[in-house]
Amino acid sequence: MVNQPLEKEHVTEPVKENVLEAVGLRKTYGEAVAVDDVSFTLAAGESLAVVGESGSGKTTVARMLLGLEKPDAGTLTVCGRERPAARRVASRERRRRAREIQIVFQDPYASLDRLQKVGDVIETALALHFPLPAEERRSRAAELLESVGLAERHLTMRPAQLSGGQRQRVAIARALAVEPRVLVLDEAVAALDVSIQAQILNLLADIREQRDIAYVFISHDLAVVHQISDRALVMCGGKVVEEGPTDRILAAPQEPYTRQLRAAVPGPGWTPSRRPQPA
Ligand SMILES: Nc1ncnc2c1ncn2[C@@H]1O[C@H](COP(=O)(O)OP(=O)(O)OP(=O)(O)O)[C@@H](O)[C@H]1O
Repeated sequence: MVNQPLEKEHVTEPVKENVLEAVGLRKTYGEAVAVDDVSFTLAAGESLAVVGESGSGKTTVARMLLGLEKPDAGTLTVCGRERPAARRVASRERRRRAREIQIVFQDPYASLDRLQKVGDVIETALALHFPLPAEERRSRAAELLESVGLAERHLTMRPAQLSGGQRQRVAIARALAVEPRVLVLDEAVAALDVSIQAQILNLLADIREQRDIAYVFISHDLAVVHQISDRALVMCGGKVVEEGPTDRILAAPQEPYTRQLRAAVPGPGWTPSRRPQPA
């Protein structure tokens, strides 16, 4: 029997698997409900924004994704495996989880060891996860720095010798060293000047084009979110109040709270413009 070639119109895009599935996440601190019944999925290579004002629960969601907080209720499935809510996790399992999700914080100065040279920051991350000969590890560190727009000469510098934008590039390189499927960016450009913000957002878009990596991009700023995400969740008081394509949320916000956030975006005459995103 001769195999018939598939007709072109029958060829469909492969469905990307979900790298994150959160169902009914809840976190309380005493009487205060920080996160209430939050559910979402993130497909491989997708960029999802979590947007809301200060105190809306965004960071608590991030901390639960990273396993830094234990949800009071709900389930979290990462790369197809449900994360048990156990408090104590063996170091081997912690390393495996770290290769699934990494985070970049708002303030790289706080998250980088001030005494450690940039090259050692990256090499330490590599050494923890990959058994490489020292020479290969050094050249991998140099390649990673190059991939975030830094040069070999930065390898021997310490965080204090770098600008805020350069430090954030180091934090991104350290996260990428582990080759995670998901990168959580928690207000990762909020502390930077607008022009540096744009550079880092472009860098993040380039990285997503080049690697099979998905983003959870947490921000209070809808204008920033629009440049980096395909889809957005809007959080208020720990709950998701609106969800949809970022373009739609900006052009036609449905909820009064989202309209209020939208009103803070530059205007009048401001029109959304963005780099094309990878499919
Ligand atoms: N460790 C904690 N102990 C007590 N309350 C907390 C704790 N962490 C967060 N909260 C409370 O939970 C709510 C959500 O906080 P969360 O930090 O997640 O919000 P956010 O949207 O990330 O805000 P921000 O951008 O200011 O961090 C807030 O009311 C906060 O005060």
